[in-house]
Amino acid sequence: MTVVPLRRALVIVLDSVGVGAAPDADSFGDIGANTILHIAQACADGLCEQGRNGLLHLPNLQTLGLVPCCQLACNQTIPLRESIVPKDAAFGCAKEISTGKDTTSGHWEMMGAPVLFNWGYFSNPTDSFPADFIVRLIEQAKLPGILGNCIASGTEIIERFGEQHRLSGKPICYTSADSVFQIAYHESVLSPAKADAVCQIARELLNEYNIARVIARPFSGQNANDFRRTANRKDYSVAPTQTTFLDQLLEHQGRVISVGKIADIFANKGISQKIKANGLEQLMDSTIEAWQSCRDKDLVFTNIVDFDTLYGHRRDVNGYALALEQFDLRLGELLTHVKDSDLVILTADHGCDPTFPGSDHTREFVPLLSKGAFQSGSIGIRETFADIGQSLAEYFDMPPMSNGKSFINHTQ
Ligand SMILES: O=P(O)(O)O[C@H]1O[C@H](CO)[C@@H](O)[C@H]1O
Ligand SMILES: [Mn+2]
Ligand SMILES: [Mn+2]
Repeated sequence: MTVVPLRRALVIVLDSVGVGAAPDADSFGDIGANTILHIAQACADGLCEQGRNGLLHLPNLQTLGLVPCCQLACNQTIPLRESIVPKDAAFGCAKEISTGKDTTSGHWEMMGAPVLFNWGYFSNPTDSFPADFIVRLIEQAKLPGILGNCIASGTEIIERFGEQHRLSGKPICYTSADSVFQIAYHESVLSPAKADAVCQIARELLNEYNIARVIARPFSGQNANDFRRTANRKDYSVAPTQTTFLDQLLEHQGRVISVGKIADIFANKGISQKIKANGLEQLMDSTIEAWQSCRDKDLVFTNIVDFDTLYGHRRDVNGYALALEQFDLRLGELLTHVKDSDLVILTADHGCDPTFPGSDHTREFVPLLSKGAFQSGSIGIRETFADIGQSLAEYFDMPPMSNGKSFINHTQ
């Protein structure tokens, strides 16, 4: 009697790990950006020595085809410590067709729902938010006022306004190049329930402005020198405007297990179970644990946010390099639990080159590194991240999605 293997898929989003400027990088001011290449070069040039040892060491990502993936995206060989050829992996890279280079667009697109409309943005550097919205927010959330009201980096703005915030009780509101309204507050000033209520009100009011996300950004600490953001960040995303692969999998009696901020990004739509975790190690612990208890037609969908939040936006090249190596080590452990009949896909949602000016994301190709599902070799340059959702649909033997082309069994 033949035993039919379980179909189980795992998608890990390495948040912001881009592999080279996309063909439309010019319209984002991102020509020349390349998150992974520039980190690897900085290590090779000895610029990343604090806490580490020369060339970047990513053996497990190399086994999955990281080097040829980067070659496809930027036509350069990234300098790494070892020379390892891919083994039983299908690798390529993908372009984004969504209008923005933000987290929401990237994740929705990979699950088959690219954002082809324009999000609303607050593009004035100061007095960024419409007066009418602020008046209504203050009134409805019963706030003493707000601080900030500008485009800022989240760690700098709490240094700048944190003490004033503690004295006045006014939350610090700021935005970025993304379609976001971010609310920073000290955990001793706003209780979790109050902060949640403020964010819900802001979320509701900002729907008419087409803002993708409201983000709660709590912090703790005694003074400007030691204010630190806590693990209690929460994203309030709008729900996807189209059916995603996640919805479809649930309709076909599958399950979607969200690890990290995935459930927030999809406003809980198409999610069966959510596992919250803080930091790369915990996120990988939870991913491995969830993966080991997978049933047939299960998708584990993980976002590793540290690369972006702690290192990309902070332009911390050394921290980024260390985090990539830390991830690679855990990837090695994870891969021991992957069978030939499984499908594992590693990708990213956008770039955030820590050597690039400013503190924003960068418009880049994303890696597509996959293992299992009976294939190996190059899957080339894909036209949209939605090829991931389409491939998952084929893998799970479900009706095709309306966007994207499957790369299952289509290596070149
Ligand atoms: O500077 P911080 O607060 O980390 O904010 C960053 O994180 C937001 C969401 O990823 C982006 O919009 C960017 O502004
Ligand atoms: Mn992101
Ligand atoms: Mn980001």
